[in-house]
Amino acid sequence: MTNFPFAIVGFDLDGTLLNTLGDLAGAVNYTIGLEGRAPIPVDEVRPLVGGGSRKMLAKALEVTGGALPASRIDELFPRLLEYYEAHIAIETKLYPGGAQMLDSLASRGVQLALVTNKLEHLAVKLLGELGLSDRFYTIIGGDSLGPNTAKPRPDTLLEMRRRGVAGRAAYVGDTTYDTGAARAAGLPCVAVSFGFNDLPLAELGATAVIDHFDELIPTLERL
Ligand SMILES: O=C(O)COP(=O)(O)O
Ligand SMILES: [Mg+2]
Repeated sequence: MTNFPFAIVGFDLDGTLLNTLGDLAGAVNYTIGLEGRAPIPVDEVRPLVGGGSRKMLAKALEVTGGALPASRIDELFPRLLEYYEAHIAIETKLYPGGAQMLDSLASRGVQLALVTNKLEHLAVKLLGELGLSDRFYTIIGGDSLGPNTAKPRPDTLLEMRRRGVAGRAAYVGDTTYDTGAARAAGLPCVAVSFGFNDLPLAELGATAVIDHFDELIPTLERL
């Protein structure tokens, strides 16, 4: 056994472990194009991500000509999911240092979890395509536990703890959905500055902020 202070470390997916921006932008632009809307530059898709892909679609419509009624979003959303599923790992990759950091945590005996607002089947597919599935003892999505359980609700993080070993847990994320869920679940949250931060870093409410995955283990050791 090592003296590492956490038994479980959970990771958010979009904008934290993986840079999914290019493929999310591809899917959202395809979908709003069906409605005659002009594509959104990739960088401007960043602040739309975090609350799940339906929210991303609704916000994308808002900023390209106006909100649409929920009934129309209900029709468009399956098209987005279909397109994204078929183009899920074209540009998506781990942020720098990610693989090494996961190896280092695993070598310290830490259990790794993946807790995302993405739909579970999409998270499972994406991690599988990138060869990352086996690293996680559990993959929990925004829909895994039923309605109204996605972050910033604490439910998915509490479930992560239930499914894992006893001991301290920490969460790593990039948005207020993550810091809010961690706070509600009573866990420290390390925010990554390179993700899809929806507020300035100082306002995210994170326990600590890192600029590179090299900093994660030393940061966790200080918490
Ligand atoms: O799908 C989203 O909007 C967010 O997904 P995440 O929780 O992995 O950041
Ligand atoms: Mg995220």
